[in-house]
Amino acid sequence: MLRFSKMHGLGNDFVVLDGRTAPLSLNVASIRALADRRTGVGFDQLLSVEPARDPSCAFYYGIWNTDGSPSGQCGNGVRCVAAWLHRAGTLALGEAVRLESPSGPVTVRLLNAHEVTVDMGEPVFAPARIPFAAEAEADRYAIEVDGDALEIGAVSMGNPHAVVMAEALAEGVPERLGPALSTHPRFAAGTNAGFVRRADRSHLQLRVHERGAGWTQACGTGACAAMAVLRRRGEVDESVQVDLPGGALRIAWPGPGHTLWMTGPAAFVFEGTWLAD
Ligand SMILES: N[C@H](CCC[C@H](N)C(=O)O)C(=O)O
Repeated sequence: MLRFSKMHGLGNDFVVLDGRTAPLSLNVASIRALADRRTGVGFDQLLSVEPARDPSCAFYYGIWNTDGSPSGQCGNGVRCVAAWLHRAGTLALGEAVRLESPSGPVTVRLLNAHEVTVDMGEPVFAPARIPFAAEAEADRYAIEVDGDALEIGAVSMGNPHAVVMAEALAEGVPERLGPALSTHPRFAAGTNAGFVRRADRSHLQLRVHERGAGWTQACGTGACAAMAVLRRRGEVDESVQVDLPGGALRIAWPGPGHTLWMTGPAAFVFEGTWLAD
């Protein structure tokens, strides 16, 4: 039987599995079964906590979407992993620790039992590393999505992100374009599609159609991506509040050559035992 913790970061919800002492046998079918919001537990992403492969890191965490697809990073998720480790007695308040994600190490620090700050590393704009098909790296790219001519930013936070300015879009257009952009062929591995409004230089509003999970209440890497794209264009300050449907995150990034910090909450909901075969 599999014990699990149900957690969320601003309504982006997770099931966390403890793989520290025994390997987890996961496959697409079992992940999708656990993800089902009627016959399973339900989550946007499944997170595992496992022994680190990188000796400089304390633990490794795995990330899978509702559809069973893996991801290289999960911003709301890593904050929940940090809070989970604190509750498990292996991470003290105020202690900084390196955790190994599928896309490389990040450093987390618990500000208190429910708030975590994370060094998410440096945003990556090189198209080949996103991956995104483009002639050259740019602040903006023209792309046709479902017959509409769009302008996007593209960046990786360890997972791919397209960022669209929503001010220019008519009511209802993001709902149509989100799924189409997430599966656009220029993003060879798919992409998370963020639709952002700039209230001012230190305040953004964002909704994200996530790769492999659809519209979510919050997307941590999406908030990082939107800020990074606008910061690189010189349109926001080095510290911004990003309001998502589920609540607000604080993102700080001076610019290229620096790492980006994300700060926000992590919450426990319940613990349980998975009985289905
Ligand atoms: N759907 C994402 C993974 C989860 C990202 C999001 N929940 C976050 O908080 O960063 C992807 O496939 O890249």
